[in-house]
Amino acid sequence: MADHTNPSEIARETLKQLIVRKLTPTPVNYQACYNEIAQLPNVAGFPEAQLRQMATTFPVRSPRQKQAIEQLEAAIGKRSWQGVQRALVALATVDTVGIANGTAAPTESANDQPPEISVELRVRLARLIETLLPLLGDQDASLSNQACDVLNALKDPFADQPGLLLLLSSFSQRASLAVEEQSEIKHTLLKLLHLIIENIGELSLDEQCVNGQIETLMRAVAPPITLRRLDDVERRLKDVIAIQRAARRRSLEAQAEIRQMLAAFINHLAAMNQSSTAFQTGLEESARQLAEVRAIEDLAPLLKQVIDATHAMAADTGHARAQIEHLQTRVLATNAELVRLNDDLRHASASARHDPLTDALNRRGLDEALAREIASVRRKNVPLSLSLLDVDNFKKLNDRLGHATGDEALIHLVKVVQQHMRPIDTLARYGGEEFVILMPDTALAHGIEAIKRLQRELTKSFFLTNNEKILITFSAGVAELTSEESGGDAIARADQAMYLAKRSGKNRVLGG
Ligand SMILES: Nc1nc2c(ncn2[C@@H]2O[C@H](COP(=O)(O)OP(=O)(O)OP(=O)(O)O)[C@@H](O)[C@H]2O)c(=O)[nH]1
Repeated sequence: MADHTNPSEIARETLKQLIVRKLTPTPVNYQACYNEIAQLPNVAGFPEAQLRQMATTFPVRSPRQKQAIEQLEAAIGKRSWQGVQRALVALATVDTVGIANGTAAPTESANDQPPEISVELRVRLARLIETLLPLLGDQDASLSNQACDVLNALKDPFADQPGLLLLLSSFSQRASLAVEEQSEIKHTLLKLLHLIIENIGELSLDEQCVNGQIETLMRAVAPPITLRRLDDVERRLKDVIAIQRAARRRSLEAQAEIRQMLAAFINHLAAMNQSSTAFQTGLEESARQLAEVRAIEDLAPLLKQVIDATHAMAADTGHARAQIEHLQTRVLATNAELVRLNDDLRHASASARHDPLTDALNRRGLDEALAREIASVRRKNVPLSLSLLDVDNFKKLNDRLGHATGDEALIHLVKVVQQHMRPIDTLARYGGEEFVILMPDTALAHGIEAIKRLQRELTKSFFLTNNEKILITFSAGVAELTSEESGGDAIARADQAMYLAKRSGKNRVLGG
């Protein structure tokens, strides 16, 4: 039996027991065995090495994070579990707390106190969480419960601070997972939207009418998605659905009409067949009777029978011909009706909110967008500038290169403008070679600067046709909407400024 008071005896016995029990000779196992043999309380050792190793794995992205890691290392050095806990809380909340109240992360030297969360910061955090919560979805009940706990703690002036920090840290982790999930949901919804749009195209009865719209829809739902673009997608979808509905109704009506006509035609054919068979049988019978006639007076009734049958046959044929003529007239009328409906559909498609040539908004689209923007900027009390652009010397370009090339030049211009506009700006075709750009949250000087920048971009992006580089320029006027005027009035001022820009040499931008 080992002497439990002699440390070297205990150490030898400890090594023996490690071998007997087939334990790995780690410091922890050795310590546990040693304590058992020495009959000391089996207190787990402070895992200093492991904690130091862990401390090296934290990323250091800011001075505050560095401070928190130093605080952790100091606590490990002092073998203080409480200190380690505080340092970990500081590390987990360093971004929210440190940045929000501008205080440095707590250090061991700051009396081991966690950062003070001011009342104002608590109120702001509570408001932020209340605002964010609906965005995180309502499927995760435990996230909502956690949010309630955090909100209660934030609103409770006597809530214990380290506890609050722990709550905040675990809520922020969970919330970031919920945000990831929401973004995944958004991504999947977009994929579904793509699928639905593709399907509308596949099922389309009138490809010509709908396919153009489908292509633009597909482009509109390509990332990055903004609220503005989703709004645009919604409008376009509504147009496509309206056109689809009309096309389907028209096609069903036409099908019913044609089915009816076919049935009537088959009935007539059957009737004609029947009467001609009866006529033929009658004739054969008359021929047989004729062969048996012996006296001339017997011929008269036979002749009458043949003449009556012939008259009946002729009447039947005449009647059938009249009915077929009537059917033919109806077929032609239905056909004309279909052509008219088709034209109506094309017109409906063209008169939607987008210009079919350039895909910019058309006048109707502009009116709606302008009303929306004006309401929005007045609500937010921010400026709205709008610009009227007119392509320079476009007639010459048309005359020299042809109208089709002129069309291509307009498409090119729109592409360049759309590439360089901010996503919140709106482009509309105002007339032939005139365009309007709406620039929300933009004062006049910035609006003029933005349009000048567009001009420079356009001079860098040549329009290529038949290997010839064509430089397209425009003159523009810019006006900032005043609090009293309507959108139309502001466009008129921009138009006036554009006119002056033309008069003063073209390829210029003037404020109105
Ligand atoms: N290719 C093409 N031409 C168009 C379209 N719409 C309007 N135009 C032409 O644009 C030309 C505009 O001519 P003008 O109003 O004289 O203007 P401009 O030649 O650009 O002269 P300035 O405005 O003074 O620089 C006309 O010839 C129109 O026929 C269109 O959709 N496609």
